[in-house]
Parts: sequence; structure tokens; C-alpha cells
Amino acid sequence: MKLILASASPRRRDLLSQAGFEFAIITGDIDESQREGENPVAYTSRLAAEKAIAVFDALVETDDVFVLGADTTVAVDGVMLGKPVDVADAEYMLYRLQGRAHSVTTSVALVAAKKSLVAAETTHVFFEPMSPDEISAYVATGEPMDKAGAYAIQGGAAPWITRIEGSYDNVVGLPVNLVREMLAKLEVS
Ligand SMILES: Cc1cn([C@H]2C[C@H](O)[C@@H](COP(=O)(O)OP(=O)(O)OP(=O)(O)O)O2)c(=O)[nH]c1=O
Repeated sequence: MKLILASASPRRRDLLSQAGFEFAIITGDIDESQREGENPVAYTSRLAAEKAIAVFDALVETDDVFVLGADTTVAVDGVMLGKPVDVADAEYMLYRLQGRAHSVTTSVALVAAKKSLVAAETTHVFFEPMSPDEISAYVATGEPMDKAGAYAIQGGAAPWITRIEGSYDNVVGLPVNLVREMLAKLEVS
């Protein structure tokens, strides 16, 4: 089996290699805009599948190849927070998240020549209150700018995250146990 990670995310690359997988990386480009009425599972599942299919369709040799795409979104009060577009957007996202719980959903899509599978996982994350100065200082580090919900649990936001329910890897961008289960299912089916 040849595994291809269809992602430019260094977090996904690190999580997959720490889990012991060998893989190549090929990235594609897709439109990430939300569609009316899509919930986090529907939205991230569609995007994960589109990322994997875009790369799979461009392959010359597809024998025994599995392409993995993933997408992560943060949701609070029924609103999805993707990656911030600018500093003000990042500060606004962090204001919305502080002092309460929110959900982080990552979907994983595996696409092969004659079979495919998509699955989603959700983790609940509890954020302690941040002061306006703490929010500005954190955003000024630049770290929030390429992260869904404008924070990194594995980075500067860690001091404010007191508790999570569910998978930690899922928040960072790739639930590796789910990937393992999906690959096992696909390889025997
Ligand atoms: C909530 C959270 C998200 N993130 C990251 C994971 C994802 O990289 C990013 C969400 O954006 P995505 O659009 O899911 O992924 P991406 O654009 O970074 O990479 P690609 O589409 O090429 O696979 O936010 C963290 O690193 N830590 C966190 O705590």
C-alpha cells in the first residue's frame, strides 16, 4: 500500500509520521467556502474528500495507492470558525472562544481506485478566559493565523486549555487512531 497525504499542514505531516506511517506528500488546491446549512461534520467531510480527490485525480499511477485528505473546523454556538482572514478576525474568534467550551471536528477521507471512506471525529475543548491584552499578545505572535479557530492547542494557547473531552490529535488536525481504523477497514474490504 502506498499512502499519499494530500495536505500542506506541517501538523498533519508530523502526526502521521509520529504514528509510524510512511507516506508521500502531494498537495492540491480546493475552494474552502462553506455552503448554506452545512454543519461541521458535513462541511469538513466534503472538504476532506475534495482534498483527497483533487490529488487522486492528478495521479498517473493509482495501483494500491491511498490518498488521505483531512479538514478541521472549530464550532461555537452553531457558528463554524475556520482560519482567520486577518488579525481582527483572529482576535474576534478568540473572544468568542474564551471562558467556555467549543467543539473541534476533523474529517478524514481516504480515496483509492475502487473504494473510499470518509469519517469525522469531534473533540470538546474548554478554554479559560483570556484578557484582551493576552488575546492581542497571542495574535501578535502570528501563530493563530493558519489555525482553525485562531489557536493552537499544541502551542501558545495551551495555558488556557484546562480540559478536553476526546482525541488531542484530532484538535491538532489529524485523529491518527481513526486513520488507522479506516485504513484497516479499506485494506480488507
Ligand atoms: C484547533 C487547532 C487547529 N490547528 C490547525 C490544524 C489545521 O492545519 C488547521 C485547520 O485548517 P485546515 O483547512 O483543516 O488545514 P490546512 O489548510 O492547515 O492544511 P491542508 O488543507 O493542506 O490539509 O488548523 C492546529 O494546529 N491546532 C489547533 O489547536
